[in-house]
Amino acid sequence: MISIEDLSKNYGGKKALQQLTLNIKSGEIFGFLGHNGAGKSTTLKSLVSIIEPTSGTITVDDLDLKEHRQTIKEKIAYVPDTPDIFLQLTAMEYWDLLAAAYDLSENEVKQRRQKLVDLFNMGEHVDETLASFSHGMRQKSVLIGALLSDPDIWILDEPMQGLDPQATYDLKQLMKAHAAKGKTVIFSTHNLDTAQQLCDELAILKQGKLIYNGSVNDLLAQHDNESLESIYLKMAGRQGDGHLVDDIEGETHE
Ligand SMILES: Nc1ncnc2c1ncn2[C@@H]1O[C@H](COP(=O)(O)OP(=O)(O)OP(=O)(O)O)[C@@H](O)[C@H]1O
Repeated sequence: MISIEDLSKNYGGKKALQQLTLNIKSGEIFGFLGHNGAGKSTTLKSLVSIIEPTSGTITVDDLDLKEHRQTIKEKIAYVPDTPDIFLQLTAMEYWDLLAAAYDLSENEVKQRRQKLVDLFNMGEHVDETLASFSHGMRQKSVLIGALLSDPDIWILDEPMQGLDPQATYDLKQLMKAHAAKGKTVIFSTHNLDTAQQLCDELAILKQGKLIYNGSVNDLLAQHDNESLESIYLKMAGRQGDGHLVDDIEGETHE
C-alpha cells in the first residue's frame, strides 16, 4: 500500500500540487488523469524521489519514503514522461548500463530482457543506436529498461506515448498481469478509453488539486449514461468553450 498524505509541491511561487491525499493499494492498477500541467508528473516524480515535495508524506508499506529512500527505490520501476536517454548507445548498451546502475547481474536480466525484447518486437534492433530509433522504438527501449529487474511497483508516466496498437495492447496486458500478481501499477494517461479499460482506481487532478478519487465504475454510476469523456471534461475541463472553436472554424462544426 502506498499512502500519500497532504503532499504539496511548489515551484517557486507556482503551486504544482496542493495537499494531495490518497491511498494506492497493491494488486490494483491506479491511473492519474488531468489536463496538461495538472500535477500528474509532479506526483509520480515525488513517488520515485526525483523531486523533493514542499510538504507532506509518502509511505510505501508503512515505510516513510524520506527515511527509506534506497530500499523503496529498489522496489520501483519508473518510466518518465520525457526520458533522458543516451542516444549514442545501442539499445543493448543502454539496457546494460541500466542493469549495472541497478547492480543486476547479466544472468538476472538476460532471460527477462529477451522476453521483453521479443514481446516488443525489438529483436532486430538491439544493436542499433537509440539515435536511429523512431519515437515508439525509443519508448519501447525505455520500457524494457525499466522492467528489466521485475520490481514490485511500476510507476509509468504516459507509458503508451508513441507505441503502436500492438505494443499498446501488449503493455496493457503486462500491466494487468502485474497487478493480478498482487503488485502495484501506477500510470498517467490522457487516453480516457485506456483509463476506462485498465484502471481499478482513478485520481483526477485539476490545477494541482485532487477533484476525484475512486473507481471508474463509481464515477460512471454517478453520471447516468454519460461517457467518461463527457464526465471528465465536465469535471476537469473549462466551462462553455463552444465559442472558442466557433471563433476559429465558424459555426459549421457538429
Ligand atoms: N521543474 C519545474 N519548474 C517549474 N515549474 C514546473 C516544473 N515542473 C513542473 N512544473 C509546473 O508544475 C505544474 C505541474 O506540472 P506537471 O508536469 O506535474 O503536469 P502534468 O499533469 O504531468 O502535465 P502533462 O500532462 O502536460 O505532462 C505545471 O504548472 C508545470 O508548469
